[in-house]
Amino acid sequence: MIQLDLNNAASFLSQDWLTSRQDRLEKARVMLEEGNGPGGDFTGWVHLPRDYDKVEFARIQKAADKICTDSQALVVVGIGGSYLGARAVVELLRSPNYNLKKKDTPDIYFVGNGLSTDALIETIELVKDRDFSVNVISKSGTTTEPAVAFRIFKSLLEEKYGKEEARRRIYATTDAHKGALKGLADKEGYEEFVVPDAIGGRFSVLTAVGLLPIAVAGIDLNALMGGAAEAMEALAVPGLDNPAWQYAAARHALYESGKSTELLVGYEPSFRFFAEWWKQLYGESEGKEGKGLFPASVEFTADLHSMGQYIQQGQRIMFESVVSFQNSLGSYTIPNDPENVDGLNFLSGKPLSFVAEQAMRGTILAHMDGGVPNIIIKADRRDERTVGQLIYFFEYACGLSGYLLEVNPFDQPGVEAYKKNMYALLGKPGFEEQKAALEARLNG
Ligand SMILES: O=P(O)(O)OC[C@H]1O[C@](O)(CO)[C@@H](O)[C@@H]1O
Repeated sequence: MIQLDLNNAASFLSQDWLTSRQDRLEKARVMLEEGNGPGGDFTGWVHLPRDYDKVEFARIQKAADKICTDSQALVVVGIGGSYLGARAVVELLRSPNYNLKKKDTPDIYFVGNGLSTDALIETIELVKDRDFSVNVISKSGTTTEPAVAFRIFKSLLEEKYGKEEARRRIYATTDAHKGALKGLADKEGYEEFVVPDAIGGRFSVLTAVGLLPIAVAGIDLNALMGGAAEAMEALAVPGLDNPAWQYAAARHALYESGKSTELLVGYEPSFRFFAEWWKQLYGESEGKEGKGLFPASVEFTADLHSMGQYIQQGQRIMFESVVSFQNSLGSYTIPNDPENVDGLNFLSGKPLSFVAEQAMRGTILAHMDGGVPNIIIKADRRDERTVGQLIYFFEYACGLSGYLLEVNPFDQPGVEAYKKNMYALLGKPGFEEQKAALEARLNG
């Protein structure tokens, strides 16, 4: 299971940082367990690793098998929680270079997560002459970025295969009852998967939202869900030795002591999108009512040579949460050089992982000495089971954290502000007055 090492944060925490939060953590636990706290209607993820829809789960695997048989590429259309979880898991468990690798599963392209014309054209070029399928994912079914991208890739499929075959190559993951995508999927007869009512986008990676693309990448869904279920059972046990309680309490205590930024640190390039997923999870859950830690991320050791200076000596506003995989999947030994021109022979014969470990140990102490507390989150290895545990650990700790902060961790009202302005500026019917007002402001 996930373990927490707080030795390098302890000197920044008061004696009672955990005990003083025990009652609030217990209340938060009950609210998550019973779904009766703020946003309680969106706590369906809490028991998901046990209560997931087994029939749909089998259908996801079957759809993934079909895509693997008839497609060289899968285009995944989605944004935010309808995209980041799948990409995080595919990159962490397969590779950030997944599409470049020799493999017997399709390439996966993520689109509809922005509005870049050039990125869109590039993806069209990459897939148009190959057999491909589309998984369109949107809980609301109305988010502009994926809706526009879907329109484009749907017509590309229809031009290439004709309407009938295109239908068989489109998989829609959306709300069970409502929304524009649901209506379209029903009308066209796409295979449909459900984003459960009680699960918001950023908590949905272990539903069809994440699972279909993850399965297409050849990742073992049973092991992933099994890991999450282990974490669910372990973290449901109340107590001060619960790692999710400790993480939620430590970051809350550091926040109250004046830290405003949490840096999620990874040492694996494959961890980058997991950190992006984590940023949405914590940013949308906590950043409201003028409160919340700003979630940021760095990749070490690469970023020690870009952000390291600031972390060591810039504003003392941050702490680090380091995700450390205890075991590499492979090993590589540093070769001997008889001429030793680079003076590195003191490392000859040592595994590269030994160098990485010393870099991490040295960095933690240096940053701590520079006034940056370090929380170490220890995970076993980059496999399905451990990643399932990590996902659940961060989700559960996020729920606890939001309740410690006394916000509703399951809404995101602030995201609407830019959407309304965009709709108005685009001339969406019904926004005429706002458009005039915004244009007047923009034109000075
Ligand atoms: O799945 P949808 O409804 O397209 O939403 C995508 C993302 O957009 C947001 O609603 C914010 O705009 C996120 O919370 C969500 O993950």
